[in-house]
Amino acid sequence: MVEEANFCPSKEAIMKPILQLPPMTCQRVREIDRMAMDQFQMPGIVLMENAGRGAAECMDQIAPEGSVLILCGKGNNGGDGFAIARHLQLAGREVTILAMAPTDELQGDALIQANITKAAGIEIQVLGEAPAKECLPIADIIVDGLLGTGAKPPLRGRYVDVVEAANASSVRRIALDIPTGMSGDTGETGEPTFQADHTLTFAAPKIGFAKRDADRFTGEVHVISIGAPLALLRQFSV
Ligand SMILES: NC(=O)C1=CN([C@@H]2O[C@H](COP(=O)(O)OP(=O)(O)OC[C@H]3O[C@@H](n4cnc5c(N)ncnc54)[C@H](O)[C@@H]3O)[C@@H](O)[C@H]2O)[C@@H](O)CC1
Ligand SMILES: [K+]
Repeated sequence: MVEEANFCPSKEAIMKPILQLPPMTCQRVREIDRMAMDQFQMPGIVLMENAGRGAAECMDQIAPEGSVLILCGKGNNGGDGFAIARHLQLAGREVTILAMAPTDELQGDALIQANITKAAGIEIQVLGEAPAKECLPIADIIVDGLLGTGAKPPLRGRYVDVVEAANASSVRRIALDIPTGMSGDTGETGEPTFQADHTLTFAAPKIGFAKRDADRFTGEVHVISIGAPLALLRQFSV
């Protein structure tokens, strides 16, 4: 439940903002991103890099062992996934990426992150025609970087297939920002919804996480800073 959402518990390394934001709608969190870019001159790629690095550091605490499969959607939630892959590789983890779309179909910050990831020598496998349950790479941990605040459940297209395959696998599951298939605003879950053991949510908890039974899909919620300046956080803290 959202009352239990906390900044990722850390050994000493992770710096945490002194101000913790209250639960918010997806639109309000997107306003934080927008204001950081427009009023504080922070390029979106900087916010995404902060999100990705913070999430990788949190993963290093909550799931320190084992190989990691990162599922990356077409939008910026997938961009976070690419960034995390690179930081986990730096930390010596075995990482595999399965993307919903080829890199030339990506845009903006997600495209930049995909290109950096490739240049870093991490292969980006792309989902083919075969059913996902037949071709999901094997790993100890599956990370859901499929869809975040830009998505409107219920899921369409191959996202259904991939989430079903991920849920069928008996490994640890970690969602980025929002478990794919859940509405961050209402906590409602479509069929299927990614069933996470942990959700690493960016900037602030989403209000839907407090709704009845949402925690069956979010698991434990950890808030990850995107590095928005304190002056900006203060504007959103009431
Ligand atoms: N600078 C930023 O904007 C930041 C964004 N961040 C990440 O970006 C996410 C939001 O990214 P986007 O706005 O690109 O959106 P998403 O990545 O959540 O989703 C966009 C994609 O979802 C598809 N889609 C929407 N509803 C769908 C459905 N029901 N079934 C299947 N596909 C569907 C759209 O066609 C589009 O391709 C956040 O949740 C967060 O993870 C973070 O990196 C922090 C910084
Ligand atoms: K997600």
